[in-house]
Amino acid sequence: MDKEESLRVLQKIYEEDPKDEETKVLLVPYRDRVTKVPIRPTPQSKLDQDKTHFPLLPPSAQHKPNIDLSFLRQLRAILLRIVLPPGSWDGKGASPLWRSREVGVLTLHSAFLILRTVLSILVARLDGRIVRDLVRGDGKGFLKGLGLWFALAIPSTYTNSMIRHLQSILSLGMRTRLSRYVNDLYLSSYPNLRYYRVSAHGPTSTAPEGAEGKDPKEPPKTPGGLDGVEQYITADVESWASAIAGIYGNLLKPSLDMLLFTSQLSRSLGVRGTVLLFLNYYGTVAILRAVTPAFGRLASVEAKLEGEYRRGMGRVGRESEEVAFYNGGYRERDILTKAYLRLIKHVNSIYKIRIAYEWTEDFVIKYLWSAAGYALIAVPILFTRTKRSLGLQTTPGDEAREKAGRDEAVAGRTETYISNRRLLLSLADAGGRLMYAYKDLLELAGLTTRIYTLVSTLHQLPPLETPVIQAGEEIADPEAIVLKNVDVRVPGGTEENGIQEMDLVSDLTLTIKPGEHLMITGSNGVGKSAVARVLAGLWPAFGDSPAIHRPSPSSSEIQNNKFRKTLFVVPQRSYMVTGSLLENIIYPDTYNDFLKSGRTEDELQGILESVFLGYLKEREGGWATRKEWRDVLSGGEKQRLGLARVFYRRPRFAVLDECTSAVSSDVEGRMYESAKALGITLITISLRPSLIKYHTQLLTLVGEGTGKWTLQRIGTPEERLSVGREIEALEKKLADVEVWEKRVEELERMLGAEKWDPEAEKAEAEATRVGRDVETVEDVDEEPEPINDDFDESTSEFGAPSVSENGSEAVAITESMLQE
Ligand SMILES: Nc1ncnc2c1ncn2[C@@H]1O[C@H](COP(=O)(O)OP(=O)(O)OP(=O)(O)O)[C@@H](O)[C@H]1O
Repeated sequence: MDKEESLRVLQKIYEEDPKDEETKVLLVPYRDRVTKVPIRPTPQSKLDQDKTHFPLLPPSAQHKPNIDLSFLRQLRAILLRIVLPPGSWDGKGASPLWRSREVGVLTLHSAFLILRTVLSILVARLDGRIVRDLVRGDGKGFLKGLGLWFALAIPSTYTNSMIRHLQSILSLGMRTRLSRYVNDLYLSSYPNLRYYRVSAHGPTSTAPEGAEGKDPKEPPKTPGGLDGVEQYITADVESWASAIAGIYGNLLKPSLDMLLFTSQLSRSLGVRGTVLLFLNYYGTVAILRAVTPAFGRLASVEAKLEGEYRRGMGRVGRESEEVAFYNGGYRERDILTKAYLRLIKHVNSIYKIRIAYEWTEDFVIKYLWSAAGYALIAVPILFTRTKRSLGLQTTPGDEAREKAGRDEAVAGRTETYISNRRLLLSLADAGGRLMYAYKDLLELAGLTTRIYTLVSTLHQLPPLETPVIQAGEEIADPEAIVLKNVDVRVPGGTEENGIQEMDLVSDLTLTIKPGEHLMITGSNGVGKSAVARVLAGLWPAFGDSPAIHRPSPSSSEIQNNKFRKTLFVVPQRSYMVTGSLLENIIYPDTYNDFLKSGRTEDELQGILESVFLGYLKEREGGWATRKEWRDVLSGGEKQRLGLARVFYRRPRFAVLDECTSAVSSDVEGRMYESAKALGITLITISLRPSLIKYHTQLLTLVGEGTGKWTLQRIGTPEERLSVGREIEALEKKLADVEVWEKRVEELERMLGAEKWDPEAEKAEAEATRVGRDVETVEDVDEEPEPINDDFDESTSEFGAPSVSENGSEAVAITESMLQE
């Protein structure tokens, strides 16, 4: 694949699937070719069905994950609703589990695990047989045993590597399934916008349904409340997937081993031995349970601290330039060191807690079990020997037979001993693994709680609903944006979280008709952007009976797929997307949308020119150039690109939230005119009075905790028209000045005279006189005569001014010059 092809693929990202319009085929450049990965987003119907399976956990369960019923419920919900069901969800109901790829891998994995246990038993038996043949001096049998040994080695080693491979495949598959599901849920569009509302410190909106103490009548008070969502979605999902894939093998294999080895052993151990064996198991479990710390909670705290540290590092990377301007490296290092030390302290404490646990575990599994093993093996051997020594009395003639019989008995006992010992060692190993699995299971409980908390919080965030103007209520102009009795307030404000609960704007009622451009002004922090958030539906509208109306596209517009988005907001902070220059202009559309819309690159160039960025394509090396645009473009360029998006989309209404603050006034003005010419009604948030002239309404927010506002009309259309005419006439006259100046130059050249400038001559004469006068003033300044000295107390009057008449005149002239 050449460079151009690779750029094209990167630009295109995906193809439509002709068989299924929901499915997108992702194009992933891999080595020299493009791999196609079909992606079908989780259907809304499935997400709706799943919501009931993920109720929120009570806070106590979030903080104390343990192996209990709640853990099993959480695990079941994640496994059966997300990770295991077949990928091709048709939305009608649950497809049979056996159709799932993950279930297939799991079955194969289980088959290999069983095979390995069976092979282990065979190896143990063979081991005993080989040693028996050796003791017996049976060379033929020994060689046969050796041949069988190698024959068993091949499937045994293959089985081991397959188990490891299938475990990795299973882990990766589960991670992919879970990640896709969580991404579909998290990166949801309006009215969910979960990525915007779920975080604890971000712009919060509403409490998840079912949150404790929530009264359905009350406006929601507490935020979504998840801190460090990125840690949950990236690291925790990965850790959970490998933990669950590992735990399956770690639990199934030793359990199977224990079961099969115990049944094998009990054959030679007899009832007494088997009872002793079980007593041994019971004692071990009791001891280890007593010394096992709360690994689940420890794992969950570790994941949280890890997330905090990572987030801090990410922040410095993202905002490196700002930090560099402040030379804030040392400060950031302190902050990050603190986060790191918290993490390390926690990890260290886990290690310390583990010492006691692992010491006990080692002692119990390795030594206690081995000792018990010797004792158990001794039972049949010693028992058989005693019986023999007591009961078998032979005659001297049978001596040879007796010796042969004794040898046979020794060989038999050796075989039993070797087989049993191997089985017991395997049993001890299985026991050890099971104990480790118990610890892993506790850690899995911690991770499961985190994943469950993520999924349930995302599911239970209620969608943002805009209170619409009821049918039957009068809307003068359905094409207008109407706000009625809307209180604007930071959502989720409570006394505990310190977010103010009072209204930023109270009882806001206004109508923005098409063509009636609105400017919103008011001092900093008064709530101007907050109004935009309510208009765009990011924040809910509060109040007794608030209502918002936004025009919707007509059915014919929808049919022709030619409708214009109602409202497009250009935010205060410019956002640059990872991708090509072209993708940055058409954001949030994709390249495929662009191709489908039939719009052209020439059109895009025109748009760039109208925001005075015509040079950008050339400078950056074409439309497909991919760069870190956030760093490459200047502040003003980023703002202009934000406006280019408005020109590309041509919405009916555009909210421009101080998005031209870094653009020069003349350029700003021309961009405003272009936007208006495209039929876009502007809602500008700004503190620049120079922008007022482009608007017809002015909304001023008073602030100071009053929630008051005023709405004024900016001149009548007639007034604006007459002012417009005057401006036009003056501009014409100004244009003539250039022609006159040229004419004067021509005349001077014709006369061949030195340039005579009457104004300059006059100014020169004046300056000579003033120079003299200023000197006089300076003299006066050098020896000032205090005015108070002239105060005659007897007459209570000021005496004659000590400055000469000339001097006072000079002061006046100097002042007027300064003013000039
Ligand atoms: N997510 C949030 N959490 C808590 N408070 C918030 C949040 N978002 C905004 N606020 C508060 O709401 C108030 C209004 O904010 P807003 O962004 O609307 O101000 P603004 O009028 O646009 O100010 P500026 O002119 O500085 O942009 C501010 O006091 C701000 O601190």
